[in-house]
Amino acid sequence: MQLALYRYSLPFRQPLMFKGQRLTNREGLLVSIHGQWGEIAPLPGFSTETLEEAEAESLACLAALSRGETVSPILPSVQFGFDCAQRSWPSNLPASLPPYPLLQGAPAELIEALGESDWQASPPSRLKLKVARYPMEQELALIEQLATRLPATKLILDANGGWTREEAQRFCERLPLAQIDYLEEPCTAFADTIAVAEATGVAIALDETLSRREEWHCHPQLKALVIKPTLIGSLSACEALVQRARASDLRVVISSSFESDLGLGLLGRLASEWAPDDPPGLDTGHWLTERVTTETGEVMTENVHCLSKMESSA
Ligand SMILES: O=C(O)CCC(=O)c1ccccc1C(=O)O
Ligand SMILES: [Mg+2]
Repeated sequence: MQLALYRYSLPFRQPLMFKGQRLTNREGLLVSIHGQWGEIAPLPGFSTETLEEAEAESLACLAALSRGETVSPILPSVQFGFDCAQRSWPSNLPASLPPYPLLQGAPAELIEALGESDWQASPPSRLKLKVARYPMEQELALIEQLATRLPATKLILDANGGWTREEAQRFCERLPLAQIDYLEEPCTAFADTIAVAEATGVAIALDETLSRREEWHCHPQLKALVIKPTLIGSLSACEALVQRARASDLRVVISSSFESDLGLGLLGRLASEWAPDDPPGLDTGHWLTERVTTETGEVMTENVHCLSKMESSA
């Protein structure tokens, strides 16, 4: 039985900013355990561990597996990778719903791109837009354009905790609320996010609050949990969130952290299992210009760098 760890580096179509860090390439690890794969790709700015730390823990876990031991990694990205590579996946999963499109970039450029897109002919049911990045007037103008040109599309907004309570309130007071599906993480503190919801009527979703494992409670305006398995870690912790969402009548949106095509495939399968009725937040693959798998899902080992390969006694 074979155990292996690979490293990849895939160029972004254009450099992307992650919490003030500019990245030109997405770097991560692929783990193979007896022919089944997992991906370990901490995201700078969002993960608390570095790729080097994840690599060291992954190598130690593989060595333990080769001695026939069971492993329980600590780092979230490593937990996700090892859990995927050791999971008994359901065999008859339906295909996941297509992800909703993700818009990222300067408002003026996005307004221009909107004119050239074929969205008016076939509008998506949902569309996500990053906010709290450019001047508020510009972002509100873009939202106004999207809302009038795509009246049948619900907008998902994501502020990544970028506003104070007052800023978020000023922004939300001017939103076309009937067309806003929900706003992810307006403020860093959960109490501020709830206060903004109550003051303005906006529906909200939690994302970083969940991966930081902060306390939260249900509220009539809390509508969805955005679950990023690479950041949350173990699949059982993700499943616990899915259960809590179901018990509280919250939607579940499985979301990526800019994983490779292999990781996005795994996340798509989890989405079809855990959130069969909600389009996932997995529209990040088009930012990468290269792949690690073929169209049929085989890993192209020539596109990745082998760090370790071992036989297991078990
Ligand atoms: O959730 C999605 O639709 C796509 C993924 C996404 O937006 C994202 C990707 C990497 C880091 C943070 C985020 C985010 O939701 O803020
Ligand atoms: Mg988010």
